[in-house]
Amino acid sequence: MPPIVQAIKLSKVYRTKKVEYVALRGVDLEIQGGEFVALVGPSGSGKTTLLDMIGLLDSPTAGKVIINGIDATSLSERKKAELRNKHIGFVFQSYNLITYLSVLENVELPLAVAGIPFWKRRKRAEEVLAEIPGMLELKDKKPNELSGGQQQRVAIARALVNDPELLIADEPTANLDTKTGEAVVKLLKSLSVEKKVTILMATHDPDMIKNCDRVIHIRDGMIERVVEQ
Ligand SMILES: Nc1ncnc2c1ncn2[C@@H]1O[C@H](COP(=O)(O)OP(=O)(O)OP(=O)(O)O)[C@@H](O)[C@H]1O
Repeated sequence: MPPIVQAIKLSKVYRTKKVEYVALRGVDLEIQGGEFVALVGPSGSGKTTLLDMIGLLDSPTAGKVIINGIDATSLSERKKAELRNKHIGFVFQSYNLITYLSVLENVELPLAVAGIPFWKRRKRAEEVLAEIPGMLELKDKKPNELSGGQQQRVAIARALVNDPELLIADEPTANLDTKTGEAVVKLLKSLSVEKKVTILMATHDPDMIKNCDRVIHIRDGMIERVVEQ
């Protein structure tokens, strides 16, 4: 089995009219199936940039991203989107739920985009919500009727509905208080242990970091050290 993620000499330079900013400087990284990996580093060190490259949301300036053995670097945007939809789920700090859709409709959304028929996607969305304690009974609510922790759990359900091998999360507990944050940590940990979902997550949360298998420290766009735990 190839690693789920291989990043090879990944560099990213952001260019504006006047300035150039080197956000990643030749990052090499491999993530094996089932690993729970935390990416930590100071603000501006390149965590989000690295997640965007690995999640195929943006292209590197140099280097390669290989997902499940498929080199994404030279693929067309359409093929890249296909690879992303098939293999990767995303969870963001700000939940990014659609306010006028119900919880169930939000979770169904990636399946609707993938062209899955209505009855099938409804069933699958209910299945995923049922796996997260306390979520199925919220299925008809709108996001603004939920707490931050509940909204983040909806976002996690939405990220999982396509059954991705890789979950990419960018500071998923940053906007949550300690108690609701703990519930999200517990959920991600159980997805990793019980469902063997591979998780790559940027975080500053000590509770989250302590639950990971490997901690990658990044600074100035480079991997500074890696700690196995
Ligand atoms: N679109 C962009 N255009 C120009 N510069 C950018 C862009 N996106 C990020 N940067 C710069 O690249 C550097 C790395 O940003 P990045 O968001 O990856 O850091 P981060 O480690 O995720 O930070 P934080 O913890 O604050 O979220 C920062 O200095 C940032 O200002």
